[in-house]
Amino acid sequence: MIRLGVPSKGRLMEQCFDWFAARGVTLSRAGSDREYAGRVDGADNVALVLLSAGEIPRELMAGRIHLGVTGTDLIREKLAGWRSHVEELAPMGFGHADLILAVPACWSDCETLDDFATIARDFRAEHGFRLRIATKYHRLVRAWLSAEEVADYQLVDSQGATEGTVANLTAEAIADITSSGETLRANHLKIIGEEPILRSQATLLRSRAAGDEAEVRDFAARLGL
Ligand SMILES: Nc1ncnc2c1ncn2[C@@H]1O[C@H](COP(=O)(O)OP(=O)(O)OP(=O)(O)O)[C@@H](O)[C@H]1O
Ligand SMILES: O=P(O)(O)OC[C@H]1O[C@H](OP(=O)(O)OP(=O)(O)O)[C@H](O)[C@@H]1O
Repeated sequence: MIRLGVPSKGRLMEQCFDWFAARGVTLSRAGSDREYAGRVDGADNVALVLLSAGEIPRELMAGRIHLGVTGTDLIREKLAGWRSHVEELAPMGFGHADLILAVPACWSDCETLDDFATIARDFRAEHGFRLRIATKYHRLVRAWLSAEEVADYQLVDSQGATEGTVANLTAEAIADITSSGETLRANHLKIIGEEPILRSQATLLRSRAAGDEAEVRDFAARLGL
């Protein structure tokens, strides 16, 4: 049996169900909206596992699911050396979001990453501690800032409502996902730099640890991949 893990709620779940339906496989919840059991119609050898989007990378890595749908941001953040654990079978065309670095909109001398590096250096000299960036994307933000040679900062963990940390005085900057930009605007923040840290979208992934590769590839072929 192929175990297929998909997000258990919200926009990602609904768009994921639509994506499979368009390819002849109907996914649904087995019972009520609150029950996390799933049904698959149109493929006899596939079992549906409803999971938190954030847990799907770990389940793929452990081989407890053969296939999984989650954002590329979560795969790259949660799995060190992600390519050795999973294979990207298809970008799915929804769940688009950019991981970005943002600072208070009123920082008029901060538009580029070079500006940010200068401000971070001055901040440390002036305050005696490093400028704080609130994020849940520790691995991706560290790697990006290190490649850009920005060193005078510290990461502050924030697992939600990250854009609020600046007003709450627990951080000077944030790194988080944005799509419409409304949350940033509402919290008086602006994006630094031309390019995001990462462009993410929902992706169908194959676990390298789960085995049954021929069976999984047959199913992928039936989906037109
Ligand atoms: N505003 C958004 N627009 C589009 N995609 C988004 C948006 N916010 C988050 N996402 C994407 O949705 C996926 C799941 O996000 P998140 O980690 O916030 O999970 P969640 O919905 O809080 O669920 P859970 O807490 O169960 O893991 C991520 O890949 C993320 O990139
Ligand atoms: O650019 P926008 O369209 O405004 O979307 C961005 C927001 O969406 C996500 O939050 P979510 O609603 O998943 O809640 P969270 O705070 O738990 O991450 C993300 O963390 C941003 O806060």
